[in-house]
Amino acid sequence: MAETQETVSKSVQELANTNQVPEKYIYAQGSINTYPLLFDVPQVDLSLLTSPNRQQQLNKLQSGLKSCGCIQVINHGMEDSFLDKVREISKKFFALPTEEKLKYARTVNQIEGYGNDKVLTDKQRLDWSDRLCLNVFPEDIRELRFWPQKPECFREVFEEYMKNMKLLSESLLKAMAASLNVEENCFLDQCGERGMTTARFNFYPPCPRPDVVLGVKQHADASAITILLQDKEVEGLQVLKDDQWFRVPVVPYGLLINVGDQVEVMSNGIFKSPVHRVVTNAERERNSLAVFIMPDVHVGIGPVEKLINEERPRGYKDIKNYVALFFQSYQQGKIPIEAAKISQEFH
Ligand SMILES: O=C(O)CCC(=O)C(=O)O
Ligand SMILES: [Fe+2]
Repeated sequence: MAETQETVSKSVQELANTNQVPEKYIYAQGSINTYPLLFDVPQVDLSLLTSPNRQQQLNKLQSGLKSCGCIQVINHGMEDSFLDKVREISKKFFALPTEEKLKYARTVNQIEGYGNDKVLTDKQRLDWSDRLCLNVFPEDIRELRFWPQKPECFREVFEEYMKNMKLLSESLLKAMAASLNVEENCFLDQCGERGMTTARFNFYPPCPRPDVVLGVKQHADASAITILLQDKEVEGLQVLKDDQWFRVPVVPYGLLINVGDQVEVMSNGIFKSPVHRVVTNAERERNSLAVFIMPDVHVGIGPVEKLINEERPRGYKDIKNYVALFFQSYQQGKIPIEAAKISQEFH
């Protein structure tokens, strides 16, 4: 895909220190509701998936993913102290001097590495966040020059976490299929042997104008699923349901699972990829770590045959390289998933 040449901005963290908000970060005119109602995201206890209570958990998972496209999972097998370590490497990385972080800076027109929004047009509104994006699986795509060497334990802790993410994503994709009574591997197989897993550390410095600036603009994820480790204390994530924004609660040692656009396609629209955004706050910084489970771009995806019937006709095309389609639509200001639908009337 041909890309417009971008310009590189300085870090939002540096901007936050000046207490100024440049025009290009002003998204709205005093209209962002930073504290709407809380959304009661269903909690699924993963340890019960191998117990006689399995069906009850699968039902919860199914209804959560149908109604709002997200669930919180608890008892996922990772210790609380380990998740604290993961949060710690993220905090410590962003707390390093700019000069040190810039050793891992992404290059122009690439996503991987340390940086923030690509600036492609003058009109673009920018997100109030800095990020570190790393490609993790398959292992041979790793670009270790982007993997921080400080804090010292960064790579070790991150690698361990990502191994867990791989296993967790496999069991989640299986549970999602099982909850719909279709062959357990039908989503997992569509991700392919060389499905790609990427991680994005998000850092949101305090922002002097939460009423007009967003941490991340509204979007749906291009992934199959996204596994999000939220900040333990600071809220900020909101989901759109029935045209209304809701706060996503913090579950300190839970993980938020989001349906991405590609599982929406695979499930023939039974599971919904939720539109979400992140708001800022004036007092506290916020950290999160999003892990995107992406199907292999060389393998096509499409709705599972068994989920197509008279009542629910095929709503989506078969697609190869959804991510390319996603960015193309996104840059044209369109809603990417619409490009995957067969008819615009399909819901
Ligand atoms: O920071 C968050 O809670 C969510 C971030 C997000 O939506 C993303 O990275 O895609
Ligand atoms: Fe997202």
